Amino acid sequence: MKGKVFVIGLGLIGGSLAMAVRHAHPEAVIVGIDLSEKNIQLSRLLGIIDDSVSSLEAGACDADLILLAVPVNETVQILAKLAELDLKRDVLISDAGSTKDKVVKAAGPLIDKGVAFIGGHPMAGSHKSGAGAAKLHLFENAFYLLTPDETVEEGKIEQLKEWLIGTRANFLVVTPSTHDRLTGVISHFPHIVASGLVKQAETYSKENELISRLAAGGFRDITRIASSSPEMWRDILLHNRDVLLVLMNDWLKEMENVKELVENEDSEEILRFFKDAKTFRDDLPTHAKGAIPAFYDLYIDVPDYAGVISEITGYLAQEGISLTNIRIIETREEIYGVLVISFQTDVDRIKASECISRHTEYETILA
Ligand SMILES: NC(=O)c1ccc[n+]([C@@H]2O[C@H](COP(=O)([O-])OP(=O)(O)OC[C@H]3O[C@@H](n4cnc5c(N)ncnc54)[C@H](O)[C@@H]3O)[C@@H](O)[C@H]2O)c1
Ligand SMILES: O=C(O)C(=O)C[C@]1(C(=O)O)C=C[C@@H](O)C=C1
Repeated sequence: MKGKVFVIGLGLIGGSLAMAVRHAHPEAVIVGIDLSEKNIQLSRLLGIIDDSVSSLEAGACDADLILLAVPVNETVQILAKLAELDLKRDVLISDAGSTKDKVVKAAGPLIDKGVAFIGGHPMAGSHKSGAGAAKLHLFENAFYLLTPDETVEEGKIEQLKEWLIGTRANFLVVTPSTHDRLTGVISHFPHIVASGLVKQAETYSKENELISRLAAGGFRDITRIASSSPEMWRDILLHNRDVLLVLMNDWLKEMENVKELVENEDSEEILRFFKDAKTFRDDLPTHAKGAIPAFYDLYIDVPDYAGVISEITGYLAQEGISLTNIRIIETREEIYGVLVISFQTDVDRIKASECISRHTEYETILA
């Protein structure tokens, strides 16, 4: 498609969306705005945008597509400002915010003016922020929830999907309130728990500094998302307050229940608690990227020597196998344990496993 795309917020999500739009529509002109000069500079350097503007008006008035990718409280304020501008008659506006009820309500004045606003939420992301973390393939196979107002014509929804086709995401239309309830359960509330676990560890680390050094494997896995942008999560909690308050009460009941089982040393019910959770978790679709991301992880049992990471990545590079992430699980203090390399596809993971087995004697596990 041709036209001018205006991206407001050139961070992880705005940058990734712009990359996907550029990939599918090379003739489109992409213009961006951000409060952070660093993110603007980085977006230019990485070719995410063609140009930047210093006011909403300069970017929005002749845009064909406007994408908002700022924290949700900012989204609300920017939508109000956009409603005061003289926009193109056929402009399409969407956002990428993690909440939808308040955002869609804030688009009311625009919708009343006849502007097509379609709430959007790509259900993939990262704990990293900023344009430097943006990736073309961030949303591949992920669900992309859309919450169009009933006044929006079907053709406009198709048009938005066409603009966003480069994300290679799976679009799904839901109502704003359904969206907020679903994401409350599988995204927003888990973030509160992750941060709560980190805060608990911080408290105990005052008692014994070994806590921080021992926080490996499981703790790091379950708390990765606690490293996400605090501003973004503050806004999400304020927006999805009602849903989250209910979930918090349910959680307290669940914890009370576990507490009682432990107090009573009820071995059978404790086992059932873990078995039920494992069954549901194991049955989650893992090979489609969703709110629970798909991991094509390869575990490699490596010896403890300084150049081991470059040795392994060197073999993979020789065979042109690209990886998406690499980390060490320190099973023993200050000793390398298991190297975990993530791949975009299962095919890459299998190729990598075969490659490592050809070059080394290290045990590899596809898990
Ligand atoms: N991070 C994720 O995993 C994820 C996933 C899906 C959706 N989202 C949603 O996407 C949106 C953006 O999140 P992100 O992860 O890209 O955050 P980010 O911090 O990487 O980027 C946000 C950008 O918006 C800019 N910004 C803030 N206020 C602005 C304003 N008034 N005008 C112009 N720029 C402004 C910031 O400077 C920053 O560069 C949020 O609404 C978030 O809820 C995030
Ligand atoms: O993978 C992560 O780091 C994320 O937190 C991504 C995640 C999520 O909770 O799943 C975070 C917020 C978004 O609105 C959508 C996706």
